[in-house]
This record gives sequence, C-alpha cells and structure tokens, in this order.
Amino acid sequence: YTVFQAVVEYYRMVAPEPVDAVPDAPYVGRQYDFIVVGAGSGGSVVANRLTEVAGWTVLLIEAGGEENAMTDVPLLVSYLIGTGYDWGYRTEPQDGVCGAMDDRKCRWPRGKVMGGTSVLNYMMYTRGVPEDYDRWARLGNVGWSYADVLPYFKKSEDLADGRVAASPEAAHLHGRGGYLKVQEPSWKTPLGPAFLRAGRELGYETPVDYNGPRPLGFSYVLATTDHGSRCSASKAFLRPIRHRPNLTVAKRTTVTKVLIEPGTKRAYGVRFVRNRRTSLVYARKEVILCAGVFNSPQLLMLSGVGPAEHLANVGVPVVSDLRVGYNLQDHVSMAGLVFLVNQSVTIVESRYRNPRYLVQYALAGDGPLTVPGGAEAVAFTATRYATNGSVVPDMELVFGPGALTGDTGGSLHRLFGMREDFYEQVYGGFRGRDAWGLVPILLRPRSRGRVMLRSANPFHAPLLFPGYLSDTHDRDVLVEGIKQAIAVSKTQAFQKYGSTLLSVPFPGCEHETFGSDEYWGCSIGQLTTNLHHQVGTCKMGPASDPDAVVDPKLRVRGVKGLRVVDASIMPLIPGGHTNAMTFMIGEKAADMIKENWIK
Ligand SMILES: Cc1cc2nc3c(=O)[nH]c(=O)nc-3n(C[C@H](O)[C@H](O)[C@H](O)COP(=O)(O)OP(=O)(O)OC[C@H]3O[C@@H](n4cnc5c(N)ncnc54)[C@H](O)[C@@H]3O)c2cc1C
Repeated sequence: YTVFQAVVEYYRMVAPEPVDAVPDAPYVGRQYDFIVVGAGSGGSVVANRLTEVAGWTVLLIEAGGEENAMTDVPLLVSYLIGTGYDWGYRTEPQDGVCGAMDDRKCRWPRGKVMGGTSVLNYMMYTRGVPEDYDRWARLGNVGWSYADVLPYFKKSEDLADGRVAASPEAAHLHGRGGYLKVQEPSWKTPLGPAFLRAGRELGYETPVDYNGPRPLGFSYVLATTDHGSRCSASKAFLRPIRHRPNLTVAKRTTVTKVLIEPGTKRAYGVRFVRNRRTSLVYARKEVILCAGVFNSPQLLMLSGVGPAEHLANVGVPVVSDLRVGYNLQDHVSMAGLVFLVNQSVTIVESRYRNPRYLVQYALAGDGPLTVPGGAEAVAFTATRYATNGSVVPDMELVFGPGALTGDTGGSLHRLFGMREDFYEQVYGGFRGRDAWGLVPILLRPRSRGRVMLRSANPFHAPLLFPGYLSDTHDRDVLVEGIKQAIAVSKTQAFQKYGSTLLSVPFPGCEHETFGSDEYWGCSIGQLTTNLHHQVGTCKMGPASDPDAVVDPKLRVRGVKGLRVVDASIMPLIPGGHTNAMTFMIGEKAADMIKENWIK
C-alpha cells in the first residue's frame, strides 16, 4: 500500500454507508422469484428492471460492501486498485507477456463492491461500432444486431447538454432521462485542445461522436460522471430504487454454488456465505449470474457446468459439459509511452494534491480531480491492417495529460503491477517531470485466453491465462499503434510544448535498436498493459455453435432456470470500452426475462 491507499482502505472499513445507499437486508429470506448474483454493471440493471414488476421479488447478492466519497473521485482510480474494493486478481505467468510486472503476472483488478467494476473503472463511455453488433448477429445471435441493441444503449443513458448532445445525430444515437449519467468533463488541460489540433493536422475529423457510426477521429471523452463525480452502476440503477419493497439486497455475501437439480437439470437456488455462515436460498423462477467475466464462469464450473475433463480434474461432478472459461478476450495495450514537455501543463501527482483542487471538486464538480481515470481525450484510428478501415477502427489512442513520470506517489505504476526496479531504470530519472501519455489499444485482438478453476474451493481465486499476443498478428497491429502515437507527438500542436519521447530502453529490450519495429514489439512483451475489458468466458451463441455457453436469450445451455447477464456473454469483443455494453446487455436481458414470464 501507499499511504494514500491505506487511507482509502481505512475509510472503506469505517465510512458510514451513504445516506441514499440501498440498505443491506437484515436477513435473507427463504425464497424469491429471482436471485441475481453480483451487483456490478450487469446485475444492477437487471435488479432494477425486474423489480419494476411489482408482483416479483428479487434478491440481489453482492460479495462487497458500499462505495463512498473516495471511490467517487474520477482522478483517484489508481488508488482503489489493490484495496479491499478489488478482488486483487493476477494472471498466471505467460512467456513474452507482462515481463516488467511483479512475478511476470499481469494485474487484473475487478470490483468487489456495490456497483462492481464500474466503481474501479476509468468511466469512459464508449459503445463500439455498429459492425461489432452486426457481427454478433451474423454469428447466429438473433436479436443482437446494431439496430436491435441501439435502443437499449439509449434506454439507460442520460446524456448531459454539451457538444455531443448538440450534434444533429444526437437524438437518434443518445438517450436523455435514463438512469446512467453521461457527460463530457468540462475541465481540460491545455493539452486537451492540442490533442484535437494534432488530430486535425494528421487529417482526422475532430471532434467526432465516437459512439456513432463514424467513430474515426480525435475527440474529448464522454464519461459516466455526474457533475464531475463517478456515476457507478449502483449509483445509477440501485440507489434511486432503494425503496422498492420487492428488492432485497444482501451485501458482503458470497455465493459459492448454484443449486441444480440433477434429474431435471433445473437451477433452483444458490448456496452462500454471509457472516461466515453457509446457507441456502431458493429461486421460484430463475437464478441470474452477473458475477463478471471471471466469477460467472468460476461459479458455473463450481456448480458442475463446464468442460467435463477440467471439472473431473478438480473433482466437480459434471451437470452440463460446456466450454465455460474459454474465449477470453481483452484489449491489450502498451502504456509506457511518455512524452516530456517543457511547460507545466500536465497533471503531476504532487501538484494536484493541492487542497485548492479538492475544494474545486467538492464545491463545483470541476478541476483536475474530475478527469476520468486521467484520460482527457481519445482517438479511434485505423492501422494498415484494418480490414474495413474507413468505418471500423482497429486502434484506439487514449490521451492522458499525465504520465508515468508524474507518478510521484507510485499509484500508477503499481496499478499496472510494474516492478520497482523497472520503473526506476526507465522512468526514475525523470520523476516529477511534466509529461503526457498516449496509450495505443488493440481493438480487435485475435488472441484468446482462458479462465479455469484453481480448485473446487469457491474461495480460491480462479486461474487466469491472458493468452495475450499468442496470435502474432496482434503484436504487429499494436506496433503500428505505437508508431501512430509517436506521430501524434511530432505534430506542431505538440511540438509547441517541445514534446519529446522519453527514450530510455526498456530492460529486456536493449538488444533491439530503440524505436525499431522489433524494439516496440519487444516493449509490448515487457510493459503489457490493458484496459481491463475482459469479456467472452460464457460465450453467447446459437445451438449450432459448439463453443456457446449461453443461447441468444442468455440461458445456460442444458440447464433450466439459469442465465448469465454480464460482460462474459460477449462472443466477440467490440471496439470500445465494455461498461456501457454491459449495461446494454443488462437492459436487453431484463426485457427478455419479462417476455419469458409475463404472458
Ligand atoms: C481499472 C479498470 C478500468 C476500466 N475502465 C473502463 C472504462 O473507462 N470504460 C468502460 O466502459 N469500461 C471500463 N472498464 C471495464 C468495465 O468496468 C467492465 O467491463 C464492467 O464493469 C463489467 O461489468 P460486469 O457486470 O460484467 O462485472 P462487474 O461489474 O465486475 O460485476 C460483478 C459483481 O459480482 C460480484 N461477485 C463476483 N463473484 C461473486 C460471488 N461469488 N458472490 C457474490 N457476488 C459476487 C462482484 O463483487 C461484482 O460486484 C474498466 C475496468 C477496470 C478494472
């Protein structure tokens, strides 16, 4: 822990619950119509929409406790990682990946808190492109084309007035009055406009609405924030409905198994641990897993739904032999590019500790603390590998007006799990210097990873195999992204600030010529970073797809009364950050569940 993280952790334990939080149920009853496991991005939406039906009772079970004022501050994300808000997962070591990280393990945070990973995330609001969903539909997922899902993106959304809302296409693309607050943070460093000017110099459209059908271009970010503070899943979807009598929320309660009747193969409840006591609770209609991309497959496998051979190896009797845990996809990136500047125009950690900014944040919802996860602007681009590059970007460049050199408190490099000696050698000599960062992100990975059980003990973390770069094409595309980022730094817009690439070779890559494709290829294997967009481990697909875990109505194959509704159902990762997509999945699932039960 850093000192500040210790403060966050202490406050997590002692802070009173926010006054408008959904209360923790004093006890869990015997039976409910629906049991929803996990109050993250998917689960919060489902619990909200199902309790709209007054005659239904819903039990929402969440392993974590409440959020608080600390988790609300957009710039402070990196301090939350590694505290009790985070499940604290790390991957298994993989050759040629995460070489600069402690024990060669990539750090994969996940929210363990009401609101789930939407409480730890960087709050960027993106959806991917129409082609992403049309591809899902072409795989046989009836009902998931862009035309089908757009209304569900709009249903959740409450877009604040601003540049995007004023565009002529806004009414068609965006929602007003939904539960989820979306806005463009008003505070900008001088480098934000410079980034947009750089895009114009390079011939890109600026700004664009990257959530529309033509995302290519340079733009400011849209964020899931409300007056400058985080709008998490639970703040958006649960707090406003805390008085509904048919919603029961059990916090700090961990589900350890889905109960499935062996003869009929019907899910009829769950086993859970609360206050160290194990109990059962029964579902009249359905059990809905919203435990996220690692824990939903883990729970399925613990309950006998998964690859038969793997389950036999860990000693779990098989109920349904399905490819659970395969198809793990993520957007790999290389967050090590640092561009030094000759003016005090960036966010350097020691500077923003100034109490003046805290006051500005608290009173006006403005200032540097409102910059979502340190990201101010973004570009969606196409590399020479993009197949349909005029409308489908294969690269994203996330612009941060701060960088690893400004990380004087160490929270940023610890967020990546970077080794201290690596940090010292590459960045240590420039500590406290003004610099900006541009992170290239591979939007259409071909590589796949996998989630497996470590053991049959539900309290053992699952085994996570990233599989990053296992398809060499991914490395080639990401190298192009790195070169695009460097090209941005060479524009007049950034040369005005004397932007220079920090050129200390990464340990382990000194044998390559700095700046060559081979060097950048090597750098990706050392500083392998990601934006935590893992999806796909409970793949949705039609009956003809042997890899599908759930059908297009998100029902687990071979089991009755059981669905998965979270990021794990995505068959192919879209070209955008995954939070809004998960809300969309929750909205659509809730409608399908209603259609199923309300005749
Ligand atoms: C650091 C970081 C930054 C990110 N930045 C962005 C961003 O800027 N924009 C974006 O769009 N996306 C971002 N993402 C990704 C996005 O937040 C996730 O894809 C999304 O929140 C996933 O939602 P989910 O419902 O699938 O899972 P989660 O939100 O993780 O919800 C799962 C919930 O289930 C609970 N749970 C798990 N197991 C159990 C159990 N056994 N019993 C009871 N409860 C259980 C968990 O505690 C959790 O609350 C980021 C993610 C991270 C980690």
